[in-house]
Amino acid sequence: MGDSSLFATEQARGRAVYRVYACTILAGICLILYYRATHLPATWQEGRGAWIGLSLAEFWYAFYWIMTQSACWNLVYRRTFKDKLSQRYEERLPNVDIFVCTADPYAEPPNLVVSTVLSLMAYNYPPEKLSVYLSDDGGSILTFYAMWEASQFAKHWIPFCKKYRLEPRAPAVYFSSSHSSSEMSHHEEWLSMKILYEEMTNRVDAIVMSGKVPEELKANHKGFSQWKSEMTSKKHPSIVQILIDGKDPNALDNVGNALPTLVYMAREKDPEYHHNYKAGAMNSLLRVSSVISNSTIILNVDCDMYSNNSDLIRDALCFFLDEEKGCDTAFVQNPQNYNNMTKNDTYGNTLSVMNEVDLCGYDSWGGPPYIGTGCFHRRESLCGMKYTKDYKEDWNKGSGRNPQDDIRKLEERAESQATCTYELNTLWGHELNTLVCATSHAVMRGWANVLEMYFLQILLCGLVVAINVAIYEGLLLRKDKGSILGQLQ
Ligand SMILES: O=c1ccn([C@@H]2O[C@H](COP(=O)(O)OP(=O)(O)O[C@H]3O[C@H](CO)[C@@H](O)[C@H](O)[C@H]3O)[C@@H](O)[C@H]2O)c(=O)[nH]1
Ligand SMILES: [Mn+2]
Repeated sequence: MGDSSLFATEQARGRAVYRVYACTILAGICLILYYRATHLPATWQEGRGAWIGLSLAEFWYAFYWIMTQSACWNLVYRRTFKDKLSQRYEERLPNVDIFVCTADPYAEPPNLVVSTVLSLMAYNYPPEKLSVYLSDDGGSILTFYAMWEASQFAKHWIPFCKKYRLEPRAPAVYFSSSHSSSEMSHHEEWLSMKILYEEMTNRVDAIVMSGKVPEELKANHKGFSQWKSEMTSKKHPSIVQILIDGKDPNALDNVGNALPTLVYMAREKDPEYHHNYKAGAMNSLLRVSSVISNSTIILNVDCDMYSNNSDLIRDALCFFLDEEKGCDTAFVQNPQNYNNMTKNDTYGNTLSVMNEVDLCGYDSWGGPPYIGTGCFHRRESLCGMKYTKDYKEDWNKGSGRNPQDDIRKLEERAESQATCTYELNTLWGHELNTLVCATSHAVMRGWANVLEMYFLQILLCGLVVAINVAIYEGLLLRKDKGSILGQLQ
């Protein structure tokens, strides 16, 4: 990689040691399979079925093991050069849209969503180039209220984060892990920020508990009037509300800096039309954002994930904007980490193998798989654009809208993109944004759907049982009580 590159690829150390180790396992597997093949009991001998069963199981393991070696053979790590990015592109950094999805104000409490959204709004990135969209599949006025609170608190939180270079910038996580002492230079400021944050979360919690936004609060934003009494989470029209318009010269934080755009969206729901879970929400977000900001880069974050690195966008841009390799990059996937795990992680829930081995291993074969949350995409790659070697992205493309445009008209135009019939008889979900097929996800699904979604798993489980029948026979129907090998020989 030449000096001009915005990122470097480094191969993991200790590869030779791993390969020697893998070869010893391969030799072991070959010997076992050889032994199985050459010692097969004759047709009249007892235990032939069990022998074949065990051989099949071992063969299956060997196949699985060999396939998984592709992920371990050559791990690569990527290092980005953000200083070079700044030197070359600081003045013409591309616009970035961030999509956050939430589905249910009780399963995913609005305060959690607020903290996630604030961690994204506080990215170390020019605010006028950043737009955060929240998709609320619950269509809940409680979540909208929480977003309105977030838009107010952001005016204090963002400058505070930037001034003291806080990490992480999700207030819930920051305040639960950071403790101030009176020796701290900004102790007073820290304390008043904490109080401001706690007051907000208490208000949000109280209103979520009561299930109703008081009338006097509704006067704070025109958006509250969108909710009518007959609306439910499963049946309501589309709602798009721009809570902060980054193009508005008066949308400033409390030290006078611009704020990122913040948009609330609840796509139309009707039980007659399938909503396709998160994938459906992402498709609507793609269209709604194209009317409002139309940024070239899109980051998707689930509402229960916060960002722990305020430079993340710059890291991702080092891949997209790289002069030599940038045009080959359609998406940049970040790993996911989890809090609150059990001490010994008995069930492997931290996904450390996936994060530390698999993703880096697949990367050496041309790129990691798309795993959902924490992924940056080029908008073009989701909109059906076909890859060509000499494609040049227009990084400064935007929605082309005017700051003077009537906001309500703009919102209405965006709402028309989020109807539940929009995708019928179109290429959405096929040529456009194949996410619909790939990541349909379930939160509130009926039993019929469960069967439909798990059909493949059920089929595979059935096959595994069928393959293992010989083993069960060997184990359960043996006439003696000795060890299985003793009997077979
Ligand atoms: O009808 C729905 C259902 C879900 N969601 C949202 O989709 C996201 C993911 O749903 P969740 O149930 O939290 O999925 P997880 O199993 O926690 O996450 C896995 O599945 C996600 C969806 O494929 C990926 O983004 C993640 O990376 C992966 O860890 C959440 O933000 C939900 O709010 C919607 O917006 N609408
Ligand atoms: Mn989740």
